[in-house]
Amino acid sequence: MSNGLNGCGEVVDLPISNTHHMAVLQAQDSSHTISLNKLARCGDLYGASAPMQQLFQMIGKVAPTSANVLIAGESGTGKELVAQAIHQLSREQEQPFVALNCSAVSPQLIEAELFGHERGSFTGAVRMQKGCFERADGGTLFLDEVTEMSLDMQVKLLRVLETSRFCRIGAEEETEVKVRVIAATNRDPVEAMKSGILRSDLFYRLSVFPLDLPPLRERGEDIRLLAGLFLDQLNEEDGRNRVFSKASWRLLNEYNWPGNVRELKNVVHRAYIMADHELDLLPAVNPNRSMVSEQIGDCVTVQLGSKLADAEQRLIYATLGHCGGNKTLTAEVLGVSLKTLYNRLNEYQAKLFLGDVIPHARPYGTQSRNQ
Ligand SMILES: Nc1ncnc2c1ncn2[C@@H]1O[C@H](COP(=O)(O)OP(=O)(O)OP(=O)(O)O)[C@@H](O)[C@H]1O
Repeated sequence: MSNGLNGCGEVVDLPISNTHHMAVLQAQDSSHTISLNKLARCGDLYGASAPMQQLFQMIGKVAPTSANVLIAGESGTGKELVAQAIHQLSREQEQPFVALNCSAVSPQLIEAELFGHERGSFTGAVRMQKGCFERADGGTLFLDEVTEMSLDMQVKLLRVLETSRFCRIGAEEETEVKVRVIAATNRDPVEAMKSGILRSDLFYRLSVFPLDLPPLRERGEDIRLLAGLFLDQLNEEDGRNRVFSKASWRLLNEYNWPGNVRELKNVVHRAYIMADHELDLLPAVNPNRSMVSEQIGDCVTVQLGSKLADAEQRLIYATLGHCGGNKTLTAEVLGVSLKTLYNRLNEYQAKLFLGDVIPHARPYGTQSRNQ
């Protein structure tokens, strides 16, 4: 599957001892032995499942071109890693890779972030500042959450994509750059376009080469392989030999992973910190079980004494699972806007990073996933 460009999609040696890794995986459950020989790598992305192999091939094809790429996928599925892999495999790999999360910058500041400003162009502009386009000149600009940009800014972005020229705020002369733009969104881009959040001209300009990242729950054996990989990386750092408990091994494939690979990585890390030898993932997924209700069939019951925010999070995760991960449908069922749903999911992920309590959710209720 090599494409001659550092072999994206090739089966590679992990940055860990394979023998050690196999030992860890085999120790879990002899009926669930996974051969790491199947694990492929593309940049810093790992995967063995069919959709990931396909994705690696697509990355290998588009990387050496100058095409703009639009990456769509749920939060935590690895969109930034895909953008980095494309850059690393491009002819411009020695040039800068600059990333900007468009939802993290206020609408007032995003223009200055993108295009820079001249000295004295607004209060506080004490010196000239280059923007992301200039800093990425010759290389790649990764625009994460591009659909969160205002429609006015989308017009300005489109113009740069078409002319390669822009004006720093307060400048009289235009600046010319050669930048490849890779954009990403947590939303379904076609839905975003239909609902007027994403301008159609920008959509068509960006999606010369669209890439869809599958949610982790649709990647079958990748869940255990990635969990094993993350555990091995932690063991390697500490010189330890911790393993998953049998219940954890099962949970890996039963849980729905709404926060995708990011959540898996955090959960393994959290369980690793708590473990003496065997990792117990259940409390790591659900660190405060006493505050958490049971989910039975299609019902979510909430224990009296729960915080309203915890109950809301639980209902959102359960509905998301019930809707098969379809966020538009989930928002409809819950009677909230898609934006509100995304805001909540982003908040939960931020909490996850800060180590806050995550109410246990098995969004698929009684459904369990088979490999
Ligand atoms: N296939 C993979 N192999 C190894 N690590 C992965 C993989 N996919 C994601 N990760 C890890 O998961 C975390 C989230 O990845 P990343 O930031 O690329 O996701 P994202 O889709 O851009 O998220 P967001 O939409 O929230 O910005 C990172 O720590 C990344 O290293």
